[in-house]
Amino acid sequence: MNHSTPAPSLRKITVPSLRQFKRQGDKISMLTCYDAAFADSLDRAGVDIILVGDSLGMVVQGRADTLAVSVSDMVYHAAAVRRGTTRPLLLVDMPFQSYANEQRALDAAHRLVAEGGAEMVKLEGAGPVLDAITYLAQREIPVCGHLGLTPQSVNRLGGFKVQGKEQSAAERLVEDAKRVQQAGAELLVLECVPAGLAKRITSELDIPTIGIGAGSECDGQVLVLHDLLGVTPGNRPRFVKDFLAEGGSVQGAVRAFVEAVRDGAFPAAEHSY
Ligand SMILES: Nc1nc(=O)c2c([nH]1)NC[C@@H]1CN(c3ccc(C(=O)N[C@@H](CCC(=O)O)C(=O)O)cc3)CN21
Ligand SMILES: CC(C)C(=O)C(=O)O
Ligand SMILES: [Mg+2]
Repeated sequence: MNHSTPAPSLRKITVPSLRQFKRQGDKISMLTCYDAAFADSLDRAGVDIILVGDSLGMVVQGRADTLAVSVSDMVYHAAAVRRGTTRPLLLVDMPFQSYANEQRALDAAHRLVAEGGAEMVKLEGAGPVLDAITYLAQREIPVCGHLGLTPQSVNRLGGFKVQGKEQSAAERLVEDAKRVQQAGAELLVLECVPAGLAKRITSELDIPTIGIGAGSECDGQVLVLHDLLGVTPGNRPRFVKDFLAEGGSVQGAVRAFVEAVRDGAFPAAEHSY
């Protein structure tokens, strides 16, 4: 334990308070988590939102992408996380094709909420996904959007690549972000987009943006837990920072991340595109 880092204050973020955090400029910290022990650790370190991400297909299951993750996989891990903690807001990813139409989306999201304990679910993309976002939001299931590099689109995108670099693609992303908010999302993850574009989207929305490889001007930041602890197999994307090195322990690393997000020290220019 690194005793030089004091415990960040433990605050509870509820869905209706999200826009208030944005208005007040209080930066939101989010980390992925897939089991009960780490959930308790993240809770005590002051993480605001826990994401049970479909990245578990890669870091837990050892696959090359997130496409084979099932709703049952997500329920299994969400329920484990749910037993480990009560304070952080629990956000759970909807896996690939589980929201291909409205009825499938409601069935899958219902399982994530009822069996997994999710308080909010995340869907990637816009276009036809906007109908699923609206359908869930109107049925008391809070929704988080996810734009930019959407890993479930990896085969169409041709790899895990930065998005919105061209002017026309940037304009499309701004419009999609507004549509996701209009459809009823209360939160939006922006992944691997240029910092200037993320800043513009953040300023044009009323809902908070959470960035990963999206610069320091988002309303919050998210990282994959394994990346923060330096145990990611293979290549390390540019936005990753190993907080274990400075934190000295798991608890210290997570605290260092929470503090760095709150005071704006993370991400630095070297972590941004
Ligand atoms: N461990 C882990 N961390 C993640 O952040 C993550 C996952 N897994 N799995 C699901 C997706 C996949 N993600 C990724 C994976 C690779 C890059 C990557 O290598 N990016 C290049 C950018 C290449 C370019 O310039 O376009 C980089 O060098 O940062 C980015 C996001 C983010 N998510
Ligand atoms: C990288 C984050 C945003 C995610 O969606 C995941 O971990 O699955
Ligand atoms: Mg995901």
